[in-house]
Amino acid sequence: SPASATAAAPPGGAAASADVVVVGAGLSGLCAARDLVAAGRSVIVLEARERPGGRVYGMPLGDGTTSEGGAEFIGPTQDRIAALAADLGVGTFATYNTGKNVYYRNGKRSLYATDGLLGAVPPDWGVFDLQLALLSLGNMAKSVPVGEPWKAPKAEEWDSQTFYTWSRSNSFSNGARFLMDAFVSSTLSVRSRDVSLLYVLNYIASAGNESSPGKVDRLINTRDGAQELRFVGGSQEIPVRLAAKLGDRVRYNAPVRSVGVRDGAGGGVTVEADGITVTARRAVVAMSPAIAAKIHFTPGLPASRAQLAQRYPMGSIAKFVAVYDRPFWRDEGLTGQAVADSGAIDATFDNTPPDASRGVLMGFVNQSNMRRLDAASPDAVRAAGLDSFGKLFGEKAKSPVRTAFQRWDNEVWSGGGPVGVAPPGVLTDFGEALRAPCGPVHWAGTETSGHWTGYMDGAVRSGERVAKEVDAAL
Ligand SMILES: Cc1cc2nc3c(=O)[nH]c(=O)nc-3n(C[C@H](O)[C@H](O)[C@H](O)COP(=O)(O)OP(=O)(O)OC[C@H]3O[C@@H](n4cnc5c(N)ncnc54)[C@H](O)[C@@H]3O)c2cc1C
Repeated sequence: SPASATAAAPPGGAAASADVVVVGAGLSGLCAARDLVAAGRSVIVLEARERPGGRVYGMPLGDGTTSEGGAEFIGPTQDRIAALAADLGVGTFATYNTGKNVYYRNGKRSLYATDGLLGAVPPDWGVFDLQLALLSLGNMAKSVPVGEPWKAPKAEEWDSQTFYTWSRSNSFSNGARFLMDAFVSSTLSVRSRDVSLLYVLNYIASAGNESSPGKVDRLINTRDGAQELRFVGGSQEIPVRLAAKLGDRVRYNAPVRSVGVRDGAGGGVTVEADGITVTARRAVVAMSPAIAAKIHFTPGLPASRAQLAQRYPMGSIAKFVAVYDRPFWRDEGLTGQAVADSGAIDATFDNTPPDASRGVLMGFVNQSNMRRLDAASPDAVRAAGLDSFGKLFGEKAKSPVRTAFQRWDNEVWSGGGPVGVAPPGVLTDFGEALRAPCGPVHWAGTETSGHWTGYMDGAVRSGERVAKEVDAAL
């Protein structure tokens, strides 16, 4: 990694000033900084961790290699992350998707092809029921203005119920209900009961670009969907290279503790981080609302923003990875993708590197599964992960060369993932505060994006949006 990626903040309370101080060197903060620098502004980025990327991270496998521990996939209409990767010379390759997927339900394992009409949806008894429900969701999502769900004609009604409530009154089979819960688990890593129907509809509406409206299929599919491609060398190559371009403008090990808004002549902000105080004309806070709430603001933020931050929890998520000599499931005609209704892991992917020099299986430990493992020892986590892989991919899966586990719910500077979600009542009463600047303080982060909120693409878009906003305000 570049020298700038490891340099600590100057010791002893150094002082610096810039036009703009960006808090957070995730994709959103780095993109904001890149565009502001390109616009001729001086910028300092303060990052709490010793590395860039935030929720994009190469998890060490213990053998000198890494596997995507956070964000991993990109797909069609995710144009801004695609453009950024291309700019930085980071290539893509297709997620392994040849063969059949595994479906594990009610103690029974079955295989299914994904090139039929249903795409990645497993054929359960409830499948027609499910298709009707998905069709309704798709139609409802069409009336949600992307990124402004509170303006949907039925916003009040849809934000007054959880996705659970809606899914139970709009389906009758256990199969359809399970698969709708699986949809929410695999996209948001929360349970259907945790999230507002309006939030889910906005998520569907946001899964597109300016010319292709969002749709459910694009969220869940591998082929033609958000899981279609991976990055050569791992997704962390993108923030690492972007941060290297910004050089020593990015200061690591510099958690921001307070942001003070100065009045009087010129105004501006004084931002105090461990080891450095930065004065600037504008600040960009580039992270999820829940994590931004750890920063002390003086004077206090407007209630709309302060209360939004109290109501926007992160999903509970981890990735469990097992490494094998070879991707043995491919020999058996399996994609490595699975959906399961029991065990610690409810969704899997083939995380093998492009040269297939070893086989890597990745399993998501989502929502309540993660919450239940909170106090589990590393041995217990490994046993639970391998038990899941064994059920889904057979005995061989129980004897990996090594395993690795990346939790996000206990990461101080993430608080969970993949994204902050809104329970009922939040988007309609507080949603506008997601992006509205508070004096010289501006907000970025994937949670603020219209298109592809929750994804790397949304993070990039939010950084680009906030850079324009700040540049115009300076
Ligand atoms: C397990 C997992 C799987 C995912 N899978 C995918 C996927 O396949 N595809 C996809 O597109 N997206 C995926 N995502 C989502 C994706 O990672 C995020 O949407 C995106 O990375 C968010 O970027 P961001 O800049 O908005 O926020 P972050 O990445 O959270 O960046 C915020 C930054 O601010 C820093 N910070 C926090 N507090 C402070 C402070 N007080 N002072 C200074 N710095 C601070 C943090 O350390 C961090 O670097 C996944 C996420 C997770 C966790």
